[in-house]
Amino acid sequence: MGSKFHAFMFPWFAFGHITPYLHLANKLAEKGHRVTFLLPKKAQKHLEHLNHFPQNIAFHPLTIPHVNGLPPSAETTSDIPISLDKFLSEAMDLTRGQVEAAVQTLRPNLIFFDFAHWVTELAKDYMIKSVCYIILSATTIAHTLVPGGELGLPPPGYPSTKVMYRDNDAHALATLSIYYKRVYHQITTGLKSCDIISIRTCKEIEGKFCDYIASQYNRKVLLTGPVLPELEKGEPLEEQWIHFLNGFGPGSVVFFALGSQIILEKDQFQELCLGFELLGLPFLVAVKPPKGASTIQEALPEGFEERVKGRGVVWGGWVQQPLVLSHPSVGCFVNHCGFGSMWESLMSDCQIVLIPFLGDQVLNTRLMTEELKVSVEVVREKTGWFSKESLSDAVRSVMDKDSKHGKLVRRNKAKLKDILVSPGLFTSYEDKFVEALQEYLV
Ligand SMILES: O=c1ccn([C@@H]2O[C@H](COP(=O)(O)OP(=O)(O)O[C@H]3O[C@H](CO)[C@@H](O)[C@H](O)[C@H]3O)[C@@H](O)[C@H]2O)c(=O)[nH]1
Repeated sequence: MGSKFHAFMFPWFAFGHITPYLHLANKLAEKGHRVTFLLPKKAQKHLEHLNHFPQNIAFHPLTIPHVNGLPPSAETTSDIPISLDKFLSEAMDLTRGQVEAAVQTLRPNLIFFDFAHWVTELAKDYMIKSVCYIILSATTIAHTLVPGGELGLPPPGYPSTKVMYRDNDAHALATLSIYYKRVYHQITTGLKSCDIISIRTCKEIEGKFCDYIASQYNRKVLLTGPVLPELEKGEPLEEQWIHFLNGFGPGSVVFFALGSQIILEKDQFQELCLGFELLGLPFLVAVKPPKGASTIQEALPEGFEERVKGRGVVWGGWVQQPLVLSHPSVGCFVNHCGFGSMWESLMSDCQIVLIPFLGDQVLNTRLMTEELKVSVEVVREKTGWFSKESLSDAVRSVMDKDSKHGKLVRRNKAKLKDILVSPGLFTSYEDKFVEALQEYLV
């Protein structure tokens, strides 16, 4: 089918999921296809600036039904602690009537989903195709969401001995256990019953994991590539950060961020600050205020601001991460290895230091550090605690010009980046993906 299609997109109510779906929507819209994007009402205003084709992408707001246990105004995971995600997930299931009404009225050709596994039944009823679009790493799906695996242990035939959980990951598995059963059911059901499986990755990074998923689910897996937004289409970096970063030499600043969900305990937050003080390099830390604090300032260690004045900033709000990473003064990116940040770190020229918190972040970290050998991981204790010394040692191991290990990961990372930025690689993934959808719709 060379003709244009109309796709619905219905991602999990988390910005880490909604945003990559919207990036894909932009790619489809750019090629002249139409997208109706279903999302919680309040989320729309945070996303409008990312909609580069409003003539082809229409937001369709959903009302989040009340569920006992879910705070009344919560609509996305950033409104709640991870322990309440299951209530939001129940609320998502209760939007089925609203989704069906929209399908009935607008009659799309395709519907993209990830967690709402019941979309496949609805799609069959209305004779439209369902696309299970996974925005987590293929590694995570292969390890954790293929029939036969169990919490923390991969299924038979899993293709890596390196990308695994270890003893010190009990903290991440404990968090995963809160929602594992529900997410396992949602994702495995969706993958088994959808018409098309697709994943936001490319074979240059995760080829063997994609092949494994295809063999376990017994069907073709379409890859979209990472579908990264074009930086020049967005707003420029905020003046305060340009000013701050311009004050330092090329590649000298360490940038630290933990994505949209992680909130540290206060003592761990203070240890983190002390780690940057100990490190002695310029830094920009962007994290949410820790638990129990409403601002960053009230949680900083005693006298910290004075001691690091002129050299470092701890910021409690959102920064434009991809733009910060592309500033020439930034030389190292310490992050949680959420899948979005993983791609952004690979596309940057920074050295990468990883400190994962959640289940998939641990596996992504092992992929980067053990399989691809392009990063280092901060050592944690059995309790999950990381010390100021382990943080500063990890950063030094890649920032120190004479470090042998630093040179090795720098070389590996540069080689991998060369492959990823080779002209046309990502656009050919996107083009082939869209062609495959069109063929499927004939
Ligand atoms: O101050 C900030 C913080 C984040 N970001 C952006 O927000 C996105 C964050 O995405 P990601 O790195 O994937 O982090 P999370 O949103 O925290 O990730 C959630 O979703 C991911 C899937 O995308 C999972 O891998 C993670 O485990 C889960 O926590 C990235 O594009 C960042 O550039 C900013 O621009 N500024």
